[in-house]
Amino acid sequence: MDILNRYFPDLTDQQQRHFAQLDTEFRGWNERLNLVARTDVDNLAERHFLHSLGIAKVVQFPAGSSVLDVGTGGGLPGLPLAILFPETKFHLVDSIGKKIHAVQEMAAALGLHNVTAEQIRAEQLRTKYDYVVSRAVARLATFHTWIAHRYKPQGDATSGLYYLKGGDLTEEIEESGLKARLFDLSDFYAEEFFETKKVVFVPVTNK
Ligand SMILES: C[S@@+](CC[C@H](N)C(=O)[O-])C[C@H]1O[C@@H](n2cnc3c(N)ncnc32)[C@H](O)[C@@H]1O
Repeated sequence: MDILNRYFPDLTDQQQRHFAQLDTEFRGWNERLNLVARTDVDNLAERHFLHSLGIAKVVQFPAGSSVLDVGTGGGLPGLPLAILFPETKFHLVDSIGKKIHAVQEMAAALGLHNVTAEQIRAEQLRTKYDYVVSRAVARLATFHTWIAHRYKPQGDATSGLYYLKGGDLTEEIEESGLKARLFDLSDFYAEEFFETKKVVFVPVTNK
């Protein structure tokens, strides 16, 4: 967990406890469900928790705001972000029920009162949110059609989609026709893993 403290030095005792608990819980569920590649589990804090928190290097979710995590799988990036922003409401969705069950159990074990998790396809959601986050779900063009109408009308300049992606995204962004801003995680994190990793920000107002 040292790596989390290094990049997020202001974590409270409770947040540090939550990350340690999440580490234990996640490993347990991963044995059963393969939530992330087995080979990655040794680097859970770096490749999954710190990666998820990359979004917090580019946006601060205000208290009382609401965030949708689409295709959350085993709760990434939603659970680490919910620990970091305890005053923000997170709704984590995935089409696969057993993953959502694991997320519900993990959130309950940690006592995260700002997390709800639901088995539902993104296309079927009707609620509105201030922000959408995601990692590794679908190409931007497809993904954006699922969530384009999921935003509350009163958003500000920071409202929109924060999508964790890797590699060369030029073609993918061009294909989507969206105005996107890219943030390099290597500007924040020194580890080699983050060399090609980015946060793609697509603002709500995208005309
Ligand atoms: C590669 S996994 C990524 C999981 C997690 N975000 C992570 O980074 O570890 C993609 C997830 O997206 C979910 N998914 C794909 N299409 C979806 C849709 N239309 N609605 C909801 N979930 C979807 C899948 O069930 C799967 O759990």
